Amino acid sequence: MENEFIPKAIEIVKDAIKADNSGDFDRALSLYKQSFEYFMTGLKYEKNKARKDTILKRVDGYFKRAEELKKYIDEQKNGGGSSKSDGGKKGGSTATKDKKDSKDNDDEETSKLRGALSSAIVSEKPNIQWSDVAGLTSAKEALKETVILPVRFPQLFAGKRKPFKGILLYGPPGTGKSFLAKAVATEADSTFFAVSSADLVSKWQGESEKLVRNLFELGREAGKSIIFIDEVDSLCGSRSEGESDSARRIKTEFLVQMDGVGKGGEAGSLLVLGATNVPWELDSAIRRRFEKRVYIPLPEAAARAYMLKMNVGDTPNVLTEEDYEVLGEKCEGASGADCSVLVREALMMPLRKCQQAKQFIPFKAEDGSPKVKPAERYPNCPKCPPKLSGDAEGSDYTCKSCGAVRMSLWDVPSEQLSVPDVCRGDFEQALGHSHSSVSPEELQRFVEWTKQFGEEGV
Ligand SMILES: Nc1ncnc2c1ncn2[C@@H]1O[C@H](COP(=O)(O)OP(=O)(O)OP(=O)(O)O)[C@@H](O)[C@H]1O
Repeated sequence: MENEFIPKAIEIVKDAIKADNSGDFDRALSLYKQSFEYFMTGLKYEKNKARKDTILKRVDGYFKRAEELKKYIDEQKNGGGSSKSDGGKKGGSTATKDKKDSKDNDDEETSKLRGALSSAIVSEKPNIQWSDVAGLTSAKEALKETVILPVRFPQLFAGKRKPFKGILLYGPPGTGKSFLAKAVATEADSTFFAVSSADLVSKWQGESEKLVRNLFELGREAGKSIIFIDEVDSLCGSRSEGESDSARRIKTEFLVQMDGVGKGGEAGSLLVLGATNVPWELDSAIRRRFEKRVYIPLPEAAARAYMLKMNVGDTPNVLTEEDYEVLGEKCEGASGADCSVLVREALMMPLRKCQQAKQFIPFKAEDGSPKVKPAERYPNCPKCPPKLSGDAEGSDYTCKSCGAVRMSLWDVPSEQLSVPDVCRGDFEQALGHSHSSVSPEELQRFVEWTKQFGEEGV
C-alpha cells in the first residue's frame, strides 16, 4: 500500500509554518502536533532508510520549534514570560526562573514535565466490555489472570507467586490490541494512561527520560492504573548504529521503571501494557521486561461475522445470522479494522442505489403516506427495463406494468424517499473492492516469532 501519511504530514506542517509565520502560535502548535502523528505513523511504514533519515531530520527541526512554541504559549498564559511577538524564537525568556531556589526549580520542572505529559497521554476510564472484543479468548483469559485476579484475590499471589507486571500484545495492525487494552482497564476499573509514542518521541530533546519517569510516577499515584504504550517499538527499538544518545537514555529509563513496577505497591496496582506490530524489532532487554507476550492474530471467521454484525448495529438491514456467517467466511484475511471499513463501505451501498437510480417505484407506507424506492434493476417486470431505457419514452414515463416512474433522486420529495435496507448483496459488492492489509509473509513472521518468544492469544 502506498504510504499516504508522509504527504499528509507535509501538507499539515506547511500550514503549521504558515500559521507560525503569521503569528498564530496556538494554531501553529496544534498543527505541528497533528503533523507529528502523521509523520510517526508514516515513518513506521517507510521502508527506504535514506528517506526515513531525511524525514527524521526534518521532523526533529519541527519538534524543536513546537517545543519553543509550547514554552512561549505557556509563559504567556501564566502572565509572565517575554513580550516578544516571535513565539519564543531565539531562546525565549527564562527571566522568572533565575530567581527561584533549587526546590522551586525542581517543582517547576516537575509540573512542566507533568504538563508536557498531559498533552502526551490520554488518561481515561474507558468503557469497553470484554464482550465488545470479538474472539481472542485466550488473550482475554491471560489478561484476566494478570489483572483481575490479583485485585480480587490477592491471597492467590502470596510468597513467590507474583502477577505479571508487563504484558506485550503483538500482532498485525488493526487486530484490536488497543481495544483489548481498554477492555482490560474497564474490567479492572483502572485509570488508563495511553501514551502516544509520537508525543513522547517528540520530547526527545533531552527530557524524554524524565517524561518516562514521570509517567510511571503518575501511574503509581493514580492507584490502580494501566500504562498503555502503543507502538512500543518506536520507544524501545533494538539498538542500531544510528541510535542517538537520547534514544538510549529513554530506553534505559524505561528498563529502570519497568523493573520498579510492582515493588512497594499493592500487587497488580500498576500494569504496563505494550503493543507493537513489529515485535522482532524490540530490544531483547525490553522484550524480557514484558514477561508475558500474547499474540493477537487476525480474527477467525466467527469473530469476523460477530464484528460485521456489531458494526452494522441498528442500521436498517435484512441480514440474517446465516448471511453474517457466510460473509464472515468470505472476508478471510481481514483484520477487525478491515471489517469496520468493509461495513462502512457496505452501509453506503443503499445511498449509492438511490443516487444512481433512474427509476423509482411509488408505494404506500404502513401509515398510508406516499413513498418511493429506487428501482435501478427491476427483474420482476419483464416489460419495464427495455421501455424505460428508450429515450423516446421521455422523462415522465411511468411503466404501466410495474408502476416504475422515470426520475432521478433529485426529483424525489425528501419526505417520500424510502432508503433500501442493507442486504447481503451490498456486502458482496463491497467485498469486491476490499483487500487484506496483511500479507501472508508478514503473518508467517508473527507465527515464527510466537514460536520463539510468545503465546497464542486466539
Ligand atoms: N477483536 C476485535 N473485536 C472488536 N473490534 C475490533 C477487534 N479488533 C479490531 N477491532 C476494531 O478495529 C479498530 C482498530 O483496532 P485497534 O486500534 O485496537 O487495533 P490495533 O491492533 O491496536 O491496531 P494498530 O496496531 O494499528 O494500532 C477498533 O477500534 C475496533 O473497532
